[in-house]
Amino acid sequence: LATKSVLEKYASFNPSPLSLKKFVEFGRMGAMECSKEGSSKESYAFLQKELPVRLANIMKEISLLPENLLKMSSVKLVMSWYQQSFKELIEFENQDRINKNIMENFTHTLINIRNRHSNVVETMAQGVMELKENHGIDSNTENRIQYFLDRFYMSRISIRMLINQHILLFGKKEKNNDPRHIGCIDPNCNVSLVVQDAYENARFLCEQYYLAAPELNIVSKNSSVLENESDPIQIVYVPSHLYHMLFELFKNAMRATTEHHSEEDQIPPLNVMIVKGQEDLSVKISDQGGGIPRAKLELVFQYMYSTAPQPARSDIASAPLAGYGYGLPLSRLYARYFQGDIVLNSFEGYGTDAIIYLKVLSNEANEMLPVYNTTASKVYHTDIPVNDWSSSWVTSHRLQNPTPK
Ligand SMILES: N#Cc1c[nH]c2ncccc12
Repeated sequence: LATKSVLEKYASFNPSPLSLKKFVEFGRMGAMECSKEGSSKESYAFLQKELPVRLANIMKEISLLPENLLKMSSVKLVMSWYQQSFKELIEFENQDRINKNIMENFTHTLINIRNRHSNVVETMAQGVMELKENHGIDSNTENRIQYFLDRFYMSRISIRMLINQHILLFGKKEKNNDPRHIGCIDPNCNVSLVVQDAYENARFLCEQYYLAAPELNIVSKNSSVLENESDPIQIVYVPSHLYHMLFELFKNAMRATTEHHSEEDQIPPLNVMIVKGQEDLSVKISDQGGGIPRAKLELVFQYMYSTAPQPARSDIASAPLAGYGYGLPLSRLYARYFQGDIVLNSFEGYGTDAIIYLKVLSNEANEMLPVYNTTASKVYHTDIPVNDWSSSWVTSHRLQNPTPK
C-alpha cells in the first residue's frame, strides 16, 4: 500500500524532457576530471527523481489498458518488472548524504533495471498475440492498444536513454568506447557512414535469403548556410537510434525490390538522398519495389497488424526480412523521440520513398515524452473516433440512413 501511495506521488509529477544539447553539455562536464564528481552527483540527483516519475507515469497508463489485455500473463509479467524497478529506485529517496557507496549502488541498480527490462518489447508483443488468439478485438480496443503502445515504447526509449547515459558517463569505463562520444551520443554523427553501415548489414541478410540484393546510390546535399556544400553531413545524434531506423527501412526496401523483380536478372538500385537544411536533416530511401497501396500504408505502422499469431509466424520467421514486425512503428518512435519523424510515400505499381526527418539544431531536439493526465486517461475511457472522415463525409453511393441536417 505504501508503494501505491508513493506511485501516486511520483505519477503526479510531469516528466522533464531533456534536449540533445542538454545531454551533450551535461556529458561534457562529466567527462572533465575537474567536474566529474560534481556532475555524477548532479546526474544522480536528477535521475533519482526523474526515473521514478517516468516509471510511475507509464505504470498508471498500463493500469488503464483493456482488462482483457491486463489479464494476459505476459502483460502481468511486464507490470511486475515495472513494479520491482520502481520499488528499487525509491529506495534512494531522501538519501541526502550522497557518497561514493550510494553512487555505486545506484549505478548497479540502473544496470539491474536495464537488464530486467531487456525483453519488454517482445513480452508485450506476446501479450498482444495472446489477446488476439483468446479474444476478439474490436477496432476501438485496437486503437487504444495502438495509442498505448506508442506511448509505452516511447517512455521505455526515454528511460533507457537516461539509464544508458548515466552508466556510460559514470559507470565502469567500457573498452571500445569512442572518446569523442558523449555516452551514446555522437556530437558529430556522420550520417552517410551510418547509412552505409546499415545498408551493408541489410544487404548481407538480403543476399543470404534472396541470393541477390539491390545496389546503393547515395547523393548528399549540404545546404546548411553555416557549412560548405561539400562538407560531410554531420549531426548531434544517437548513432544506434539512426542505425536502427535505417536498418529497418533498408530491410523493407530490399525485400520489396527483390520480390517485385524476382523474375528479372537485374534488380533496380536503392537511391538514397541525404540533405542537411537549416532545421531538418532528411534521409530519403527510394526503391522500385512496387509500392504499397495507400489503403494499406498505415497498417505497416500498426502493432496489431504486425503481430501475427505465432503459428503463422513460423513459416516466415525464418525469412530474415520477414513480416514487418514492430520494426517500423518502433523506428518511427525513435525518430519522433527527438522531434523527428519517419514518413512513407508510396507509389503503388512503382515503389516507395521512405524518409527519415531529424532535427539539425540540438537545442530543438527535445525528448518527446508521454504524460499521464486527464487527457491521456480520457482516451482509455471513451471511444476514440477512428477518424472523423468516416463519420461526417459521404464517400460512397451505398444507401445510408439519411443523416439529420
Ligand atoms: N518501410 C518500408 C518500405 C520500403 N519500401 C516498401 N515497399 C513496400 C512496403 C513497405 C516498404
